[in-house]
Amino acid sequence: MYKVLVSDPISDLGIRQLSEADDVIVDKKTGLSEDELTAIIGEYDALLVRSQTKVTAKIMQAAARLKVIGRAGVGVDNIDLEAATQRGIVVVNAPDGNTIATCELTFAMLMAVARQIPQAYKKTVSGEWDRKSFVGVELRNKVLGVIGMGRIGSEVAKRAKVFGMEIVGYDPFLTQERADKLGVKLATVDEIASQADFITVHTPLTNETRNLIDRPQFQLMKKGVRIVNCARGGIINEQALVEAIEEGIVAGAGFDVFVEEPPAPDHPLLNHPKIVVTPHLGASTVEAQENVAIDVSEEVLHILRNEPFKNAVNMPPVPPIVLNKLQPYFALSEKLGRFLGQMTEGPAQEITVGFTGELADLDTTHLNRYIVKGLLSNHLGGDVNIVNAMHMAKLRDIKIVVQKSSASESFTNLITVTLKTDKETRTLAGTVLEGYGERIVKIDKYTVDASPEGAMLLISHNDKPGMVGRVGTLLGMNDVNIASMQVGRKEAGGSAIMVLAIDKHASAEVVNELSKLPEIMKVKQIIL
Ligand SMILES: NC(=O)c1ccc[n+]([C@@H]2O[C@H](COP(=O)([O-])OP(=O)(O)OC[C@H]3O[C@@H](n4cnc5c(N)ncnc54)[C@H](O)[C@@H]3O)[C@@H](O)[C@H]2O)c1
Ligand SMILES: O=C(O)CC[C@@H](O)C(=O)O
Repeated sequence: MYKVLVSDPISDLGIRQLSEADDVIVDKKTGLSEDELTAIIGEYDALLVRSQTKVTAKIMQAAARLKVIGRAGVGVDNIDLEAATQRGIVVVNAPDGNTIATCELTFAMLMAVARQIPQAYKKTVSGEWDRKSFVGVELRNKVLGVIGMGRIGSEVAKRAKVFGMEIVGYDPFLTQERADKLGVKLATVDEIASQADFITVHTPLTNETRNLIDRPQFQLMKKGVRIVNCARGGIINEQALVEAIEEGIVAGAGFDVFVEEPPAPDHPLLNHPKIVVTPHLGASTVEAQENVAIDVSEEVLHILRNEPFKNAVNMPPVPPIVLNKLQPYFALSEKLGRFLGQMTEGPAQEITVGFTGELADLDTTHLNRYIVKGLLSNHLGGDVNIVNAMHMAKLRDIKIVVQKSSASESFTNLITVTLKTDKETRTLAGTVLEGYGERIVKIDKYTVDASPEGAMLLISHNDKPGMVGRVGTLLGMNDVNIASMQVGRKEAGGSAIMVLAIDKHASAEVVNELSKLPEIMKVKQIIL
């Protein structure tokens, strides 16, 4: 018998497949603390959660029988994926089931904010008949900015069309072809900020999307803009939003998600007359909860019964022989992907991975997955892993080409990755040197020797005297310490690149100032 623990409120109807299975016993115990869950998890083969249960490494350490964690929903930010992977626990989610529910809540928010329905309701039920204070705006003929055009963002765009809205959208994976199909005008985040009457965000929370809408973006916005966040707390800077309302830039906002959940009772977003809030209800419809529970139950049953499954978000164990030879290159591969994805502009179209040396004789599937994972994780955060990386790439029409040659170059093993987007084609090569660790040895046509670690700056410039000094001085003045610096050039006086490892992230302002220095063409900050 398999024992399944359901530790969050999950639709009974949705998990019927599990509760009615002859080989499964289902226990429902919600609201457990970490210690309480740790004390009982050892009895169970599967754990089913929504977003309330935080499945920590401590809980997993006590989970001797646990084979699978099922997340009834999309985001797996409440599950320690690394710990699950290390213990060989498969994590499955249900990414499609709550798309429409969240899209519809987004529309409810847009309408509630446009017409101040909650505020008007409050006054009316308190006995006041105030019609003057609640003159709203229409959605028709307004510009809606959609940031994040995945499952939910695309559904929002479709519905906005029917409301007669014009849509400007941004998503690093949104190609012109798909944008045309959706009737969306492509724009950058800053262009959306300056053009939109309504803005809604539908991205995961990643390093890149944290504070995606912050003070500089609010300063670009039209007076009277309205903003909605039904994705993840922290994508829109909460404090900056309150200030933008006070400054008369933002006329209203609708928030379903918060940096801290639940937010403290005195949280500024909870006590503002122009902000409509809900307690993370995006996925809370009968239909969505049934859908996600059905999807995840099916997957959990497959895993328990050793049958094929499709929505794993972490990695199954790698056979030991393959692991030994490939493992030293896992981290390098992921970093190459992350680095290349951040240095290249435009939506990815084709990734060419080249292996030379001994690696060329091995099955490098896992390395390909790490490279693609690294590349996509810049935009998809924790939603992409080595189990689903190729699938995610395929969904985005990204072609992957693998080339192998055992002819040895200067290195025992070399991994070369080329990324083609609709704007440019860039190349990065790396290796692992015994005693020195991971190295980036080539960036485009330049030979370098850099350790891919932490925060880095990649500067394209003309090879003129004084460049190193200028960059060093500007960073020093801004309290950014340089840990190491590499210059690559083909010939004296031509184009060149600088690769700097810095001790802490440089702010957007510093990066901007650097890019304005004479003889500098482009500056990219890379976070690994
Ligand atoms: N409020 C809720 O209850 C609720 C319910 C479901 C989903 N969500 C959240 O909504 C978000 C979107 O869900 P989805 O199902 O549409 O996911 P999805 O993966 O289909 O779409 C996310 C999109 O964001 C894009 N993206 C990543 N980084 C970006 C960036 N810097 N700028 C612009 N776009 C970027 C990705 O390319 C992707 O297309 C997720 O974070 C999810 O957890 C919230
Ligand atoms: O379980 C919930 O209600 C939240 C779901 C949502 O945030 C998700 O990421 O799927």
